[in-house]
Amino acid sequence: MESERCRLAPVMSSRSPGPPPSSAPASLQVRTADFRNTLALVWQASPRHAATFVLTSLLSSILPAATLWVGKLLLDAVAHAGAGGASYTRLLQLLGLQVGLTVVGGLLSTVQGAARELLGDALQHRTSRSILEKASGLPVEAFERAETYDQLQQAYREVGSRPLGVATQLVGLASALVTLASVGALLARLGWAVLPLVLLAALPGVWVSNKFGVEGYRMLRRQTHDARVQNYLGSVLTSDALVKEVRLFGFEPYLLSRWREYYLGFRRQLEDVVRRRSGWTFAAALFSALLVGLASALVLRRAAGGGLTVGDFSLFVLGLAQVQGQVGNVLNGVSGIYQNLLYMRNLFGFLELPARDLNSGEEWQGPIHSIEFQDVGFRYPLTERDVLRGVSFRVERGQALALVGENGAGKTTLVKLLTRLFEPTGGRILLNGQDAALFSPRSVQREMSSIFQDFGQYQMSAGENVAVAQTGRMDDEPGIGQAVDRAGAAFVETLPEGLQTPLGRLFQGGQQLSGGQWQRLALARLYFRGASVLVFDEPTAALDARAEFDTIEALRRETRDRITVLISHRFSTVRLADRIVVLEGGKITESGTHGELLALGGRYAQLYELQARGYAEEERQKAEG
Ligand SMILES: Nc1ncnc2c1ncn2[C@@H]1O[C@H](COP(=O)(O)OP(=O)(O)OP(=O)(O)O)[C@@H](O)[C@H]1O
Repeated sequence: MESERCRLAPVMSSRSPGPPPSSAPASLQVRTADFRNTLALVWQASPRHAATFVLTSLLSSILPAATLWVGKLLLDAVAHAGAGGASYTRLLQLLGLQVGLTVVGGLLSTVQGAARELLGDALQHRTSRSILEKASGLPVEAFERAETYDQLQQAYREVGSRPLGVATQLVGLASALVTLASVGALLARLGWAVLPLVLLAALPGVWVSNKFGVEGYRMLRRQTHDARVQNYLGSVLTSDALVKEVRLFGFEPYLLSRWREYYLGFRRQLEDVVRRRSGWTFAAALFSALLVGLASALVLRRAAGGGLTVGDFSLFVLGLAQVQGQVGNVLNGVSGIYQNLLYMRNLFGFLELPARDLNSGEEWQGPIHSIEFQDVGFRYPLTERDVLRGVSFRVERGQALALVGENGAGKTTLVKLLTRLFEPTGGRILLNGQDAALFSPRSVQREMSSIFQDFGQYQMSAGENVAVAQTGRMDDEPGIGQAVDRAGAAFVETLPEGLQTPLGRLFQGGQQLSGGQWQRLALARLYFRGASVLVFDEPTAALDARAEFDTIEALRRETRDRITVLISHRFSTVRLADRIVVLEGGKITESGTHGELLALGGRYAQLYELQARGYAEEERQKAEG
C-alpha cells in the first residue's frame, strides 16, 4: 500500500518550471484556441474591470503624440515670443493645454492601475477555483501518477500572472500601435529616412529578448521534474510527519546535499543562458546605437540647413524615444503574448485532463445487501502486470469478510474496486445481484464507508474530522457525538474546546493527537456516514490492546445489519470474520471460516501458527522475566 501521507506538497523551491518534457509543441490551432480561451477567462473574471482597463489604456495611448505636439508648439512659441511672434496669452493657452494633458494622463493611469489590480485579483481567484474544481473531479488514479503532480504544479504557477499577462500585452499592443502611428506621423515630417531608421534600430533588442524568452521557457520546462524532486527533498526536511525519522537516522546532510546537487544543475543551465543572452543583448544595443546615430545625423543636417524649428528638434529627440519604446512594446507584446500562451498551455493542459464523472449512471437506491465479485481482474493504468486475477467471492448483509495476505497481495486494491474508486479491468462486481458498473459511483459510494490504512488526519476541528464523511450533517452535533462514542474516541471530550478543538500541528492552537487517537477519529468518521457497507483497512494498526479489543467488539456489533469488509494482518481480529479470503499474488488461494482454514492446513494456517507462536513466545518470556 502506498503511503500517501508522506507525499508532501511541493512548496519549497523558488523555481517556476513550465510544462513537462513530454508535452508536445502545440499547433497553431491550439495556440489560437488558447488565446481565445485566455481572453474569455479574463473577461469572465470581471467584465467591468476588464472593460475599464481596455478603455483607459486606449485613451492613454493617444496622449504621447498630443503631448509631443503641444510641447513643440510651446517651444516654437517661446522661440518667437521675443520677436513678438506670440503673446503671453497664447503661451498660457499652450501651457494650460499641456498641463491638462498631464492631468488627464494621470487620471487615466490611476484608473487603469486600479482596474488592472482588481482584474488580476479576480482572475487569480477564478483560475485557482477552476484548478481546484478540476482537481476534485479527477479520478483517484490520476493522483497516483507523477505527471499529474507535474501538471498540477505547473498549472498553479501560471495562475498569478499569465492570463493577465496575455490581456495586458494585448491591450498594450493595441495602445502601442496607436501611439506609434500617431508619433510616427509626427516624425515622418522630419525627413523620409528618419522614421524607418528609428524603427529599424528597435528591432534587434526585441529579437534578442524574444529569443531568450522562449529559451528560458524551454529550460524551465526541462527542469520541471527535477525541480519537483528538489522540492520534495526540501519538504522532507521541513515535514512534521517525518522529522522524527530524519533526526534519528540523521540523514539531513544527505538530503541537503542532494537538494544542492539539483540546485547546481539548474545553476549551470542558468549561467549558460545568462552568458549568451548578455552577449547578444550587447550586440543588439550596439547596432541600435549606430542606426539612431545615423537618423540623428540626418536631422541635424536638415537643422544646419535651416529647415527645422527648435520645436521640431525637440519633437525629434522626444519622439525618437517614444518610437523606440513603442516598437519595443509592439514586438515585445507579440512575443510576450506568444510566451505567455506557452505557459497558458500548462494551465489549459491541466484543465483539459479527462475528469471522471462520478454522477454518470443510474442512481443507486437503498442499502446494499450483497456484494459479489465475479472473476474480477485489475491492472493499474500504465503498468504491465495484473495485480488482481480471477477474484470471485460473495458476501452478504450480516457477514464480515476478512481479506488476508502478505504485503502487496492486492488487498487494498480489491477495496479500491469495491468502493468504486477504480473500475475493474476484467470481470464484474454485482451489488444486490446487479452490475455495479450500471450505477453512478457517487450514488454507490453513499452506501459505503471506510477507514483506509492511510486515513486522513485533517488539520481541522475534531468535529469536522468526523463530519466530513457526510457534509450535509456538519452541524449535527448529537450525531457526531454518537459516532465518536461508537469509535471509542472519548478523548475528544477532554480536548479544550471539545468537538470545536482544532487538531494537528500545522495551524495555531491546533492540538496534536497520538496515532491511535487519530485512528479512532477516523473510525468515528466511518460510523458517522450511515452506510450499509463498512470497509476497515487495518483498523487496529495504531491501537493499543484495549482499543483493539473495543474495536473488535464494535466490529461484531456493527456487522449485524451490514456488510463488513476487513483487512488485517492481526489474526486476533481476522478470526472473527464469517468468511476469510486469502490473497496471494493477486489471486484467491484459500477461503472459508477460521476453523475451516485452520483445518485445511494451508497458507492461512501457516501464517496463523507463525503469529500465534510469536505471541506464545512473548507470553513465555514475560512469565520467565
Ligand atoms: N497506484 C498503483 N499503481 C501501480 N501499482 C500499484 C499501485 N498501488 C498498488 N500497486 C501494486 O499493486 C499490488 C497490490 O498492492 P496493494 O496495495 O493492493 O497490496 P496490499 O495487499 O494492500 O498490501 P499491504 O498489506 O502492504 O497493504 C502491489 O504489487 C503494488 O505494488
